[in-house]
Amino acid sequence: MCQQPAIPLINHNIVFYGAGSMAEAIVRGLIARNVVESGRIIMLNRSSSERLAELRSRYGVLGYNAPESKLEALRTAPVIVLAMKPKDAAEALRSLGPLLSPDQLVISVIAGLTIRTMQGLLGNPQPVVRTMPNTSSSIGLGATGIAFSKEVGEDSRRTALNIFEAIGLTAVIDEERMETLTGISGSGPAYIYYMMEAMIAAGIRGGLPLAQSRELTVQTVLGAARMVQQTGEEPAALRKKVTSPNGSTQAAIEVLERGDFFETVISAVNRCAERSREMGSALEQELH
Ligand SMILES: NC(=O)C1=CN([C@@H]2O[C@H](COP(=O)(O)OP(=O)(O)OC[C@H]3O[C@@H](n4cnc5c(N)ncnc54)[C@H](OP(=O)(O)O)[C@@H]3O)[C@@H](O)[C@H]2O)C=CC1
Ligand SMILES: O=C(O)[C@@H]1CCC=N1
Repeated sequence: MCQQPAIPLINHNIVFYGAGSMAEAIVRGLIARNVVESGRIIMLNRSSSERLAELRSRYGVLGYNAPESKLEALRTAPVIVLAMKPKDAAEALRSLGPLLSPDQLVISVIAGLTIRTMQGLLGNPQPVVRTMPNTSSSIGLGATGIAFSKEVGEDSRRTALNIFEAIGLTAVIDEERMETLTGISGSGPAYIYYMMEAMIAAGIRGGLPLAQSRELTVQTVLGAARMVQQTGEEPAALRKKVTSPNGSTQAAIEVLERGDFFETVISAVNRCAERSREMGSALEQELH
């Protein structure tokens, strides 16, 4: 794993095929860190002109949904990032395949979509990269799992790594581990937000003003993550330091234990991985 090395400037066009939350998070991160000039980023979607106008004005990127401009962008871009929902991916990949030349690199952020299915739907052994980023990429604190197809050459490998290293931590992994990684870091921000929602609500119910409850919760989550990162201590050891024998934290942890908190979180991660596999299987069916 590595975190934010020296930033190389990517000096070729990158097309984002799909212009939703995840595409925006990556683009925002890339632009904020000056990795790519905004004029080299082309965002395509299916139909929403308002969304493209918003992205153009927010980031100075190019955005098209007129069929001819989309085809031209897809035919010529050295790098295409697939960022539509899984349900829209099969149709998009089938029509994309015939447009591509063998040296164009296709990077997917789509949950569940395997390298084999991607290449099958494209109809050729295109160099493809399967990734699983998360939305924290938008502030340079993403965590992205990356797996390469065997057709990806050294330069393309470097290009893909440059993109994701610029917006956070990267982990190159065996493709078989991608679903587990999705359960931890791809979907993980949502679990932490859910915990924060509950903490904020508890503060309000206990009489704290919303703003204070929110601020205290945010600082607590931020501080806890930083403590693990900066001290190098294990979360369990740090938890012990907060938990006085028979004190208030112990009383709280006992309530979490009664709710089977630890195993519930593990079950949630496992179900997320399983759901990713289900979505991948549904896409694989499209090959037949
Ligand atoms: N959100 C997250 O936290 C994460 C998401 N992902 C993955 O990212 C992908 C996108 O998710 P997210 O950004 O949340 O989804 P959104 O719904 O926010 O965005 C989907 C985008 O895809 C576009 N689109 C749909 N069909 C086509 C098509 N045929 N051609 C071109 N564009 C198309 C939509 O355009 P229009 O609006 O015009 O229909 C829209 O811009 C998913 O596959 C998800 O698994 C991965 C990691 C984290
Ligand atoms: O919920 C989803 O399917 C996507 C994948 C990871 C995060 N969001």
